[in-house]
Amino acid sequence: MGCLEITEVSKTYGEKAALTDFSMTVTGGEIVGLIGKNGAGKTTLLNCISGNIHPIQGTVLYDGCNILKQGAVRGKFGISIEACFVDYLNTYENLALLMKAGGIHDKTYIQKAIPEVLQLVGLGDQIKKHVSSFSYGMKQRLGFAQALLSGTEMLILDEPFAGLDVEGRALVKDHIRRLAKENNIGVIFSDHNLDEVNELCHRVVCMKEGIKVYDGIPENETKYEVYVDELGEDLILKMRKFCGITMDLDRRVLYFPGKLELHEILKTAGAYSTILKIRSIENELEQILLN
Ligand SMILES: Nc1ncnc2c1ncn2[C@@H]1O[C@H](COP(=O)(O)OP(=O)(O)OP(=O)(O)O)[C@@H](O)[C@H]1O
Repeated sequence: MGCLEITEVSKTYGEKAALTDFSMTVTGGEIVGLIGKNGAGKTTLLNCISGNIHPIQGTVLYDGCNILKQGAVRGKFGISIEACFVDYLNTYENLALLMKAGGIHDKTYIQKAIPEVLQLVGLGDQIKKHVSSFSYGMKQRLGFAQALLSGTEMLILDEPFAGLDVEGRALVKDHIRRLAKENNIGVIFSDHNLDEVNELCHRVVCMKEGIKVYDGIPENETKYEVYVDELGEDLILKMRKFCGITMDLDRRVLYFPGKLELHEILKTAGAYSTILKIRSIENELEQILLN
């Protein structure tokens, strides 16, 4: 099983630190979603993993091989980051060019693989069309097709769903799932759509200002936030008796998992404080991102 190991990777642009001491792993068959606000460093990280940019420190290893020093390793990666195509070439020519640039020269294989992959991404009838006539969503599909053509072990995708219609999203998601499950391909992709990430990923990594702030499996169960007017010592002591409750003392908020008895908590909290608001959170990812 292939394993991607990113260890203490840092990258700066001039004075700006885009990535700081970033470490994570992705193993074959695993789908990892990368989330974070605009400018958090997601694309920079994916570019470091792909070997497109050199980090100022740290290592990116795939099955123990340094991707910057042993370039052949990158041939196992399917990469779609700000996919660029030559406008005056048609779809087939663009993909063939990129395959050759990636070290695939077997003409028979190229002639067979391209129509197959275009069919998979719903562009089967666009093989002779010039990319200049493509919409943004079609270019995104083509970017995914290009990644599929070379990604035999690992897919590295920057916002693969951006600009895709409902059908396109479903199609790309299905492929990602199938490739991970059946072909044991590891997938790391960035996305701003938390529902999508929640639905598709085995693991989620959240970045903030170039630093990893979360790496785990978010719980899908409903959680509650209870806002109170005062979070005094008595209430804090009572709440600590309930397993799983956390508190934000400054904001005067109690957080607790839905599996706890809501009415019991409210009764206890209400005895010591006035409850101002109760909010249910169905998607923990949103909380991770906002906090
Ligand atoms: N080529 C560059 N030159 C200078 N600064 C850059 C360059 N590329 C990225 N940055 C800066 O590095 C930081 C991280 O950018 P990056 O594109 O990796 O973030 P991101 O999480 O992918 O953002 P988004 O969600 O908006 O795509 C940002 O502050 C950005 O302005």
